[in-house]
Amino acid sequence: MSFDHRKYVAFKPVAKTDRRWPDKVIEKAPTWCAVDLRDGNQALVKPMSIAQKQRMFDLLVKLGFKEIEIGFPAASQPDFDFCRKLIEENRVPDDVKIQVLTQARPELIERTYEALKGAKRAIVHVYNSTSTVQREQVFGLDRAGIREIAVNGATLVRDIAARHPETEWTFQYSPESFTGTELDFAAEVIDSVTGVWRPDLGQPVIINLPATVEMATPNVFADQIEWICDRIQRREHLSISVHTHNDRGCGVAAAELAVMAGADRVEGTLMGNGERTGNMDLVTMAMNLYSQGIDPTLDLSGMAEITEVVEACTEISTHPRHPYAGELVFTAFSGSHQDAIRKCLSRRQEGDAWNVAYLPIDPFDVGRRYEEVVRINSQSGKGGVAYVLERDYNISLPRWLQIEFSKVVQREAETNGGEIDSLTIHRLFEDRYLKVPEDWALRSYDLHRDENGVRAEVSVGAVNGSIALEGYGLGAVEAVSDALKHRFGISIAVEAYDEFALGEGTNANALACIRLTANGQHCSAAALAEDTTSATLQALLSAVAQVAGAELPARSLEGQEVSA
Ligand SMILES: CC(=O)SCCNC(=O)CCNC(=O)[C@H](O)C(C)(C)COP(=O)(O)OP(=O)(O)OC[C@H]1O[C@@H](n2cnc3c(N)ncnc32)[C@H](O)[C@@H]1OP(=O)(O)O
Ligand SMILES: CC(C)C(=O)C(=O)O
Repeated sequence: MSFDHRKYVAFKPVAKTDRRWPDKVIEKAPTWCAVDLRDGNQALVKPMSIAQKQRMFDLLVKLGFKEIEIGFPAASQPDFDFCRKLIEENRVPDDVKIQVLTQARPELIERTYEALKGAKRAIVHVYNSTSTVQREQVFGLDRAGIREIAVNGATLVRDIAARHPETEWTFQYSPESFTGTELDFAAEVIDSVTGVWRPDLGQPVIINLPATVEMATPNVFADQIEWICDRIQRREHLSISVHTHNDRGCGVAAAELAVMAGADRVEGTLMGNGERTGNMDLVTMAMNLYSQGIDPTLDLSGMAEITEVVEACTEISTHPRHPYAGELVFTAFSGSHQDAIRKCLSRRQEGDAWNVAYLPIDPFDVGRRYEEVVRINSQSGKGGVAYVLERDYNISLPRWLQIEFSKVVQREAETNGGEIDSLTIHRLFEDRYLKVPEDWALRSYDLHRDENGVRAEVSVGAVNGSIALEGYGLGAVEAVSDALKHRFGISIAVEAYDEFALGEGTNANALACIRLTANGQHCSAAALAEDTTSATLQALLSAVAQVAGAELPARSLEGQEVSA
């Protein structure tokens, strides 16, 4: 059997009884370091060209990153050249530190410093793997041998830096594959490295703890971070960084819990590009903070530009459901979600704290339009359809008509099988409710009110062939219904009618919607007109036309007054 879980051994949790991190709350953004140009780049089918790297670097600077890992200059000529270009062309802003990675091997460290010559400030990031599997199977070394690689690397990093005091140096060490390393050994190596670098004497030092491979649930990673923070020497003099990967789909969660457990700094990439399933996604983590009212210290308001640049540089498209950035993440198709969104948005007042069901943040903040929030397909309901008509056409429907019209839209969606756009919804509404057969067009009306009610005189029909009708009732609708009964023998019972004044943006000032039975048959219609009475009377006539036919009935010819 090939699909056999017994092949795998469960990760042993950290034996810890003094766990404090679960009660912590993140209250400020960590220091961010973007590693798109190194870890992201080393995972691409086609590594970035210099032009793509420059574009990505410029974006990262624009977003507000102050620490940017720009490559592995000792590994490849393009990485070396890009580092030189940034320095020689003075393209690194004064408040930004470039970071470069190197293995703890003398020739690579030397080449790394060559690449950094003349930099105003830089982070030299040196790593070696400390995990049991790599010790035993890759390096064939015991703990002491692995510690020696780290100490020798750290010593060379320190010594070469001392020869270039014109640069402001920060040293960073990663016990690579930290998650697969025994904690006591990780602490021992870290202490040996900081013993060389002496952050307690003023040297800026970052200790980066990578989940090179995500091996357990995020709480286990948090335990590992808290354990290390509690045990290592010189903790208060150095910055603890984490660098999580997403093998189990929890890269962001692990980094968040790690910050709760004491990490000061987080490395990741925009949209989470990186080895295997990717690096920790900086956009998601920063936006998670933002959604909790915490300043992420990055400006992610131009999400469209971010996705465009990331896609152009990585040649990887953004998943439409990618948190905060995907094309569909602020869109609801399903009816009950649309209904709730519509109600919350309509109740929302300027200055209110964001509290909208189904929308964790205001899409507007990341450059998205409310137009995208509600889109209609066969899963949608009356609320969504009503929202589209209100939003795009200023048409508010009464509840009974929302229910009725949503069935019209649903039928169309089921027939066409996909999304129904706003124009189509409007066309369906026009076709179904607003159509006025020429014979039933209201040309004019006159209402005379006295103590008994209203006498209505209306002129109906084609411009050069209209007829005059007259009727009596308690109100205008009843009076015109009476006229239609009198002239055409149509008995009308109005079940519901609503009229609305329309806002700006339309030619009409009023919308009226009516549902009635004419000669026992149900019908409904709506009308737009300059005033509410015209709209109501036209809606009545249009509804009756649905039962009586587009032409005026034959009895109209009796005693007809024809206007020329
Ligand atoms: C988890 C991470 O993302 S770490 C970063 C990984 N990124 C990359 O590797 C991308 C860039 N790397 C490269 O282009 C190449 O690996 C180079 C140029 C750096 C080195 O190339 P090479 O020396 O030809 O080959 P390679 O990487 O296979 O070298 C492995 C050797 O270095 C040793 N080694 C690997 N990592 C380290 C390290 N961090 N410190 C010291 N030695 C190391 C290995 O034990 C092995 O030794 P061996 O030759 O005695 O068997
Ligand atoms: C070099 C280290 C930080 C790394 O990329 C990893 O372990 O994933």
